[in-house]
Amino acid sequence: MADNTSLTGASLLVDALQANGLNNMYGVVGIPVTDFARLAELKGMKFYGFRREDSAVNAAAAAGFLTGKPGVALTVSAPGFLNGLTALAQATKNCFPLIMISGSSDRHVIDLDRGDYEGIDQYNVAKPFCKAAYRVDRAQDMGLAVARAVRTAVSGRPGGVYLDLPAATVTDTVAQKSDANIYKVVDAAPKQLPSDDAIDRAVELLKNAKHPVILLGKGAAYGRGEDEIRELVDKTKIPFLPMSMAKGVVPDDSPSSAASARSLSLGQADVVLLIGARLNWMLSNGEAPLFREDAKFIQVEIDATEFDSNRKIDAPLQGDIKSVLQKLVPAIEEAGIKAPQDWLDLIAQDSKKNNDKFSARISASEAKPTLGYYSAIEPINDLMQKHPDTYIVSEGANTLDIGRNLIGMQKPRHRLDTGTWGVMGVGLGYAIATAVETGKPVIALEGDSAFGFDGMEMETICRYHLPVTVVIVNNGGIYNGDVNVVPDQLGPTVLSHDAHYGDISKAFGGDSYRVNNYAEMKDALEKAYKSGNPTIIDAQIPASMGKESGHIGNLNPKLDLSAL
Ligand SMILES: Cc1ncc(Cc2csc(CCOP(=O)(O)OP(=O)(O)O)c2C)c(N)n1
Ligand SMILES: [Mg+2]
Repeated sequence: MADNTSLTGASLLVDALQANGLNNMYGVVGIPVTDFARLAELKGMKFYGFRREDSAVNAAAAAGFLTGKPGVALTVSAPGFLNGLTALAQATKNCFPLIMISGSSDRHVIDLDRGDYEGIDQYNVAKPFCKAAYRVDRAQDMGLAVARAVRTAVSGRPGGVYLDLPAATVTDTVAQKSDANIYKVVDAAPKQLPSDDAIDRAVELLKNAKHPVILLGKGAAYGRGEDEIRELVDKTKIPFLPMSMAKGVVPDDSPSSAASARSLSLGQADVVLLIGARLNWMLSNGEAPLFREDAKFIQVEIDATEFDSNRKIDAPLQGDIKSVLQKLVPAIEEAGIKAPQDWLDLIAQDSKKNNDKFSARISASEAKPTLGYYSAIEPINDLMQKHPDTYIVSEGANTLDIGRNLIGMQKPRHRLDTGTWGVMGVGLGYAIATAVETGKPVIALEGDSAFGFDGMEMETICRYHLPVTVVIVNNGGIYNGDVNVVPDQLGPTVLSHDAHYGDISKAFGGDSYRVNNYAEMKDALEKAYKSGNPTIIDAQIPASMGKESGHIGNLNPKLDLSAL
């Protein structure tokens, strides 16, 4: 490399990323970042080129969730930056750490609105949608810029950071490398421990609880609290419920799981221990009838402003999950706290009733000559029990909801899905990063509409020959494929039902299967898993299957269209 290149902003940016242990970059190149990406590869980084920026930034977000280090994404300016912005906002909402770097225009061109090629004020546009935005205008500031981006992304409540990289900075130089002051951030995410009083307050509440329950959020998975949480559950037998991306923090087949008795366990709980879970829309904002009006809440949360966001928190425990639990669990054990047996019996009874109903639904679906949601997805559950180190990514509505309940997870951070906002189009980007970061097989369980949001990334999966099996449950529509209100129009939710999505995989050298019943689905999944090849499995189900908005239809504003 020419000596002066090593003194450019571009080269110093790569040095600073590598100094902080960041070696993978997910992006879409073009003016003004193409040579920057080439330089990154020449200096030993791995660059993964995508077909669209939101998928690349989603991939970086997934990398952040899985590794605990910020994922790194790269986009071009203006339209590329804006395409990535949704994923940057989604990562911030999910509390996944990532750094999105976008090429941009020089300030003097933007500030005089002189009309640049792809020119917008990205630095200011990004601010409302991420944890912080920084702009680096001088090569000499590169060490500081990356240090701030790394620390901001992972400290406190993790999130997305935007790093604005003007074209001029890419080629700006320093006299010597030391001028850029490149260093590895010291203790980027410092431990935060709760006070002894806070611990005592929580223990006191649990001591007197008749119906305690533990609610695990994706923060418990990200915070790597599984050892402490498993010990807490094993020692106290307090029933737990995982939110979807917390599945596997404690194995779903644990006898203390109350997931099958969700309404009863939450609706009758008198003390709720929230670990890395926010009382937002996914938990009815903490309100009745999901929870008792008189329930008491203990909340383990790193961001103190989250407490009382929706209802009074009686015992706030501020700190990082692991540090809080390393103080809380021994104190609970010392107090000899155990869940009352009558409460456990009540939950076990309700779980058995619901599990029997669920099993009957699965068996009935498997026995049918055609495929349904249950018979299409149950083979994935079977495979997961045999190979628990496989990763699951999922999106859709009914496909997502049924899959969440049907697929048992044994390990933490092995399931990624649409997250807090329920965003479609995350699946393939998440699957790519999961395969890259872990080297393990990934099953992406997709609704047919969801797949359409980022289906072109199948080319990316094939190009890097990743062990990703995409199962598309095709009911020919958003939620279903046969509802339309005007006879001579297709209807807003209808998509192609007789579709051969598998041909998209074949187009790029991947494998494909089209299955119409349980046996064919089982067989295709086994073959795809064993092959390690990029694969699409088209799982055809009737267009009539699927409820509007899956399990969250209650959020739809209802109009009376019958009179029209
Ligand atoms: C970026 C974005 N745009 C639209 C939507 C709204 C939506 C929620 S779920 C969904 C797809 C449901 O159909 P699918 O076929 O995937 O699954 P199934 O129920 O089994 O038929 C859409 C379009 C969201 N959440 N995000
Ligand atoms: Mg569908």
